[in-house]
Amino acid sequence: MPGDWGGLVLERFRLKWKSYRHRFLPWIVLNISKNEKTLRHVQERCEDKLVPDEEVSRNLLHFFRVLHRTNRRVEFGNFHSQVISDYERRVHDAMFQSLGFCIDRKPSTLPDAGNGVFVTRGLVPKGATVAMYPGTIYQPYEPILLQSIRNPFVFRCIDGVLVDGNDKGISKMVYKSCSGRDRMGPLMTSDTTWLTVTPQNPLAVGQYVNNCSNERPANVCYQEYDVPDTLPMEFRCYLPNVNYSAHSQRPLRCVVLVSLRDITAGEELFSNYYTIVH
Ligand SMILES: C[S@@+](CC[C@H](N)C(=O)[O-])C[C@H]1O[C@@H](n2cnc3c(N)ncnc32)[C@H](O)[C@@H]1O
Repeated sequence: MPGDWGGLVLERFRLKWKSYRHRFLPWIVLNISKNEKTLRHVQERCEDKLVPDEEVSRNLLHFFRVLHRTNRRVEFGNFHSQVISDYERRVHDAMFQSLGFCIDRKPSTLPDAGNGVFVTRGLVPKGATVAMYPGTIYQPYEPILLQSIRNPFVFRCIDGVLVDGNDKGISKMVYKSCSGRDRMGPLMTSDTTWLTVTPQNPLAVGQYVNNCSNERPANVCYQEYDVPDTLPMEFRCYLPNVNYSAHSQRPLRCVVLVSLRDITAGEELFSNYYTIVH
């Protein structure tokens, strides 16, 4: 019957739309028809994780320890005479020493795509934590309307949590204010330096990773990661995320980018801006 047929089509459309886990809303609406082949498909929500959370925790903890030692050396040394590029070099050396690779922002190899993120030194092995997606964390029911207007950096997690990784304008003000609110006396519980050109945690540039295309397949994917209570307080200052709400009962959400294959120096990172959960 025509009525049943229409209902069936509508239901199929509704299910298909529900299964899209768009990472960047404006982008999906404009580009999905051009790039069907580049969608990431997973069978179930839990399959979206490429490496276990415990492994991400281990990698981050190891890296934060090395960063901390480097930062203490800089603090106790003659910091005032240090130029920024010298500090940057030390931080990148720490990254290379502990992870075996360095990443950095540079103009993308894609025409008209702005900046991208590149492996600048070493080799990223498959399954490594390559970058972090910084920004303010909004629960699905929290207001983000004003901050999201013309903002291409609002990332949507698979469970509807949003991360605003814009380092300018109102987004920047909100992040800094939430970070200041949550500090414990002299102890910072989140990092604000990703808002500058020299982040103290050089992994926190994941918001600049561009979308893959038919010619440039994805070599990294996003993975949601809730920070465990066991992360020592002294290392929280390297976390580039903060809750929008002061009363959030959930563990702090972070999003990391994990490599899908070995990636060599000189390559640009590309992710999937959308995932389909079947
Ligand atoms: C999350 S931002 C990524 C960082 C951005 N390239 C920048 O320099 O600000 C998303 C925006 O990057 C651009 N972009 C991402 N992938 C692209 C692609 N494959 N081709 C062209 N532009 C792209 C689009 O303007 C998109 O709205």
